[in-house]
Amino acid sequence: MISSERMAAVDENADALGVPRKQLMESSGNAVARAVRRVADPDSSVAIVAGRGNNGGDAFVAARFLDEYDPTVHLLGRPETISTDIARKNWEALVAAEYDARTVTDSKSLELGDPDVVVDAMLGTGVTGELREPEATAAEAIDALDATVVSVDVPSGLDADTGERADSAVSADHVVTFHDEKPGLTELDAEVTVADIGIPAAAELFVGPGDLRSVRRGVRGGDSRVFVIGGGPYTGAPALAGQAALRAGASLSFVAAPEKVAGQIQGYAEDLIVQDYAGDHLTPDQVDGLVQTAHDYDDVVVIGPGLGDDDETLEAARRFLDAFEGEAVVDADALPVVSEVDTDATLVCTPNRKELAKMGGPDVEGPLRDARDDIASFAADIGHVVVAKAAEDVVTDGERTRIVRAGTPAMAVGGTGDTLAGVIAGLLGTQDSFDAACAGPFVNGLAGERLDAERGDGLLASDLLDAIPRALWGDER
Ligand SMILES: NC(=O)C1=CN([C@@H]2O[C@H](COP(=O)(O)OP(=O)(O)OC[C@H]3O[C@@H](n4cnc5c(N)ncnc54)[C@H](O)[C@@H]3O)[C@@H](O)[C@H]2O)[C@@H](O)CC1
Ligand SMILES: [K+]
Repeated sequence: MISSERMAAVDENADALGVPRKQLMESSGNAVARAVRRVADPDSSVAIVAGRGNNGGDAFVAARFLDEYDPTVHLLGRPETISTDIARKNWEALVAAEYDARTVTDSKSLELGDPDVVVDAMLGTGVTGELREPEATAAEAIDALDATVVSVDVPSGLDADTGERADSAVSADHVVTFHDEKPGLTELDAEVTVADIGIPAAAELFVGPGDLRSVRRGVRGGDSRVFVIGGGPYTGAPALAGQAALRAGASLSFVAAPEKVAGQIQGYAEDLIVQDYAGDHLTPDQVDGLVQTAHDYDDVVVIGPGLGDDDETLEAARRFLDAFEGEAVVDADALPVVSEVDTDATLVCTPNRKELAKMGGPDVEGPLRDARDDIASFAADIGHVVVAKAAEDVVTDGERTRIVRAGTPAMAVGGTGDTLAGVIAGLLGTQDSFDAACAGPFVNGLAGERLDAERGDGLLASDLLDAIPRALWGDER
């Protein structure tokens, strides 16, 4: 089962892997033609009713695979208004190759005749709301025919995600949908075929540019605060995490740190709001206040960077996670306490190989991806998202597992894990935790790749900060 949002992401990932949309459209059209051939006798007449989006584009392709039926193609609207280049090119090919391709500019001029089979390719996943003209009248005309209706992807006017029908939605006999089942088709009274259109499995397994689509939308419309609980024996780590969160979209970034080092952390970055507490390391007596602050402001917490592993600090981390009910990224020394607590919080844990074993997860020697099933079982056991970090990262919530291939060997320097924790936290405020956990290492890794390409070796984690926005937004901004 796949949502239209995820489908669009996978489509973009496929393109990045070298399988462009136009190729997928060719496969889709071919699959539609096969479905038509299954229901049409050799002497049947076939009419194709196409809209101006890619749903129509699929049907233009189908026409070329249905030569034996001499199909009639009705485009609803003027060719100039076809909304994508690939659909338009496929329309132009029909015209140049002298198919019976007609344009319908006025709903009254639609003359379907008396076909045996109608291909409904007016609207697919791009539909919004009630059908407008000429689609509404065309849908009625299709329903009035005594023909077998084959719908492309979804019956026009049906919401692929919810199954909600527009008033004049087409009633299909057969639906050829692509790549995977759609939630909106499950209750439909029609025969549904899922066609494999050649999207590589890697487009789903590997996090790619498509995964950033919805993430960007969330960041653009969102507003979030990140609260880093870190520092003590180390000071750079919380500063990096806090700044990375800002670069990834957080509006405010707070760092709670022992007073002994708070000034030093502030000294690294004027953009952070540093709040100090007594002492030189985190102790259990600070926990109530920290939980209270995080809850009061609905903060996304990062706990771990630079905290050290003093017994008191680990006890404090344990108590914090016991009491905290929001969203948190858990990193570094705080990781081993996760499996010891029964928390109501939503956690994204970011262990490297060693930390993964130390927190009770699998002790992996080879590539993490080969152990992804074990890592997934561990995530399911603890009930949290795990981002296991190595040359290739494994991200899993126990049910879904993805691999992140972004990054460069130059990122094997101290601090890149702290920026990662910050990026995930920056995204968590506006995203589902699994989506943030997938996008975080991809963005952090792309930032490293960009710098690597620009300047070669000698990368520092602090250099990544500047490259994070470019990695997140690509050429969009
Ligand atoms: N990965 C994918 O997402 C794939 C998509 N494919 C095809 O692409 C389709 C989606 O294409 P598009 O995003 O271009 O969208 P559609 O082709 O579904 O429709 C978009 C067009 O419909 C118009 N429209 C929207 N709501 C309307 C309404 N209520 N009344 C009248 N017109 C309306 C829009 O202005 C736009 O021009 C899928 O359904 C499928 O057929 C396939 O080629 C395979 C891969
Ligand atoms: K359709």
